[in-house]
Amino acid sequence: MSTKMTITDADALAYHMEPRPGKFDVSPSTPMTTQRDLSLAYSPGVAVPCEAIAKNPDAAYDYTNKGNLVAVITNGTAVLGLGNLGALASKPVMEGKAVLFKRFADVNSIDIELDTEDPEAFINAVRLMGPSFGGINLEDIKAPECFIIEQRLKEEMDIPVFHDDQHGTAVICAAGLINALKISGKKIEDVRIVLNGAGAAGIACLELIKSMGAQHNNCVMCDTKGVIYQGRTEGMNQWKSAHAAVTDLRTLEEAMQDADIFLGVSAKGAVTPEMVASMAKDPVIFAMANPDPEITPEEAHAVRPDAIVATGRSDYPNQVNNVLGFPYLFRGALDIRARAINDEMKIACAHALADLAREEVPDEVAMAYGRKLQFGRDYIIPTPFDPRLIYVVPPAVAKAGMDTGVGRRPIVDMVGYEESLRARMDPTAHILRSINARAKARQARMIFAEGDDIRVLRAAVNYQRSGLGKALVVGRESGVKELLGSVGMGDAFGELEIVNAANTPHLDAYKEHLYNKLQRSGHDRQDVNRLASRDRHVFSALMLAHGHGDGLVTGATRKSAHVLGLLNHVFDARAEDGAVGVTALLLNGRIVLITDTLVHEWPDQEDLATIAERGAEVARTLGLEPRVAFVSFSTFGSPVSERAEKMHQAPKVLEQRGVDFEFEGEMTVDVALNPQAMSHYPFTRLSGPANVLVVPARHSASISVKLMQEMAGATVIGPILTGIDQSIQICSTVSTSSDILNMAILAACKEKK
Ligand SMILES: NC(=O)C1=CN([C@@H]2O[C@H](COP(=O)(O)OP(=O)(O)OC[C@H]3O[C@@H](n4cnc5c(N)ncnc54)[C@H](OP(=O)(O)O)[C@@H]3O)[C@@H](O)[C@H]2O)C=CC1
Ligand SMILES: CC(=O)C(=O)O
Ligand SMILES: [Mg+2]
Repeated sequence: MSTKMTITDADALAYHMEPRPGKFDVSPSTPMTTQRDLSLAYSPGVAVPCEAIAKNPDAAYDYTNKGNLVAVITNGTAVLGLGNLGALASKPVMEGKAVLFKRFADVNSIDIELDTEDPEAFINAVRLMGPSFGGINLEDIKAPECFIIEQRLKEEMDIPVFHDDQHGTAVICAAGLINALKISGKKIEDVRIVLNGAGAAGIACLELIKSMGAQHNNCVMCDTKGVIYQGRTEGMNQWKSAHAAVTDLRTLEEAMQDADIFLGVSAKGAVTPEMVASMAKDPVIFAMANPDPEITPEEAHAVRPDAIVATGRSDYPNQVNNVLGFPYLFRGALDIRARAINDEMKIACAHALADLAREEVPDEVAMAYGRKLQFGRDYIIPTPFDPRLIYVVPPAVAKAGMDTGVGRRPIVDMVGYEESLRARMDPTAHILRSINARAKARQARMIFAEGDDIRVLRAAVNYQRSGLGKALVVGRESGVKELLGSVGMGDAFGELEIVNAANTPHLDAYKEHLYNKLQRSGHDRQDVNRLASRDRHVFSALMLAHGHGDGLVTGATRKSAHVLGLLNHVFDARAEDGAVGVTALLLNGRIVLITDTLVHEWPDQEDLATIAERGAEVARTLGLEPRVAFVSFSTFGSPVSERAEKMHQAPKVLEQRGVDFEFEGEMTVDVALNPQAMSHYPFTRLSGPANVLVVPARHSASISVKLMQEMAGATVIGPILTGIDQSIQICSTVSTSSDILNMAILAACKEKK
């Protein structure tokens, strides 16, 4: 069972402030380095596509980013369930939606906050910016203005205009409802539905559900004034009137009696346990208000264990949230260059989501959520991180769009389209998630050796708050408290377990252990006592050796070679013990491992073969099928060089060992990584670009990694210490707190022998 994730206000603010304020950057997709690039991208070259588009507007989809660019536009009048916060204060939500577009469906997106509550001014602004975008996602605009705005923009624009809070929410709610009804064994035509919140989301949800078969006479809609009944005059508008019920019911409380379904798109706490208690058997409760639901699942289940409960939040089962819809609806719509997102596309999306939830869930997804995901009361809708969404939902949307004639460019090869969607998403994100999932499943007690460093403390706090396991911080209580307090994280102090020589009951055992290990290598009792009680690396290693933690992370404050030397007082993690360092470089959706980055200074050919084996193991741990290249400055013996000889010989050693992965060498890095360069050597045994590079020495490893990090901005994970039994990871002195957290996650992933 996983630990529930916690986030504090300080966590949320820090997330939005670091590494740079906000949540995304804009980066170019073409080279802009030479005079020629400048001439092509800008004057004079840019004139050519301009004229082409002037002649044929559809050419904008070929020569500009229009076809994959969606604007998230708001005026901030209904920001989540927080109310009218205004344009500026809504920006974090809109930036967030833009990031979700990119992360989940590779749709480029930009947020636009318009400072007006006048629908005409809003419509005009959006209409005028139409040429820039392939689609418009309207967000968090309050009802009833949102209905007028969307309707007019749909009429006046030739690209999809989609109010996410209306239709995104309705689609996901419908998908969840299809499955909830299957579980409760009820039919949509028969059920009594109460919907609370007669705004953007509420009106759209009820319309879609009625179009799916719900009976008008079985549906009661409520707002802040209670039931919307025929003849009511207060707080009404034409959209509410369309759903006014012929009924004597006047309050939500009355309406909830014997209702089968409650749909909440209103506000925090709008529903009481008593209301839930009065519902029919197997009630369905979708409390979708954000960030806080109408009633929490705990409260609902306390009075009705038979309830099927969903919320809009990611920290409870059954997240009915439009994040499952808008990325994929737009992906499908953009891919057929749609003029609109119509009802058929929305319904296709709802069915694709509902169907997916009834399929078997891949282990990696279940692991990421730390619980069994199997169609049932606690799993009626796919989870947002389900990697199948990207290739299941957009094809369904695109097909419905093509069938109804809204696409400018139909997809001819649907199988090829699905394959392109599978390949489209950044595999590195997937890899990071799966490591995370494995770590979460282990719930390892992680020893953070350097409690006097704020990066380490942040990583330790995040480790614990992310539900990965327990963080054990080695340090002085007063120092840790002061450091956390100095960065506004004082509340985290009580959450961490601080361990040191003064408060452990095991110090004597640690000293004895160390004395036995070191007595024949020039250390007397006094040396040993000092090392055990004063050196935090040694102390932490002793904790690990005694099973007082499951993994150890250190190295953020001292050079890794020095730290490794200290750890070797307790463990045997030297080159001759088989230890190897492997560093993962992540860049532009690609992952390449470089090794040995930590232990062997000048490996010989036998060592290199061992290093390759360790590199291949790490690749498999990360979910990659290893393709190992021994890299040098020569390729297959040319130019002949004494220095490259060991790289030439190492593959032969590996061949004799009979390993079960692809390897080749020696070769230059371009031949290893670039299929075109590799094609000049058709005899190569690599079936594709290498993903593990074995380098000749530690200096070349260090240079390669740091060059990639500094020049290209690659994400670096490692060096991952492997080849030893213990779960130890050594960070670097320039590690950020998220690097340290990644190392802790890697340490946590290691299986216990
Ligand atoms: N899970 C999800 O994916 C989504 C959830 N939502 C959530 O739905 C809620 C509404 O959003 P949206 O439709 O965009 O906002 P709107 O401002 O358009 O509509 C809000 C509606 O809720 C009603 N309302 C507010 N408070 C209460 C209450 N205590 N009891 C009864 N009715 C109430 C308002 O009543 P009145 O008309 O009388 O003012 C209004 O009809 C928000 O909490 C939002 O976070 C929205 C979109 C997606
Ligand atoms: C999820 C969403 O769009 C909302 O709560 O407004
Ligand atoms: Mg919204």
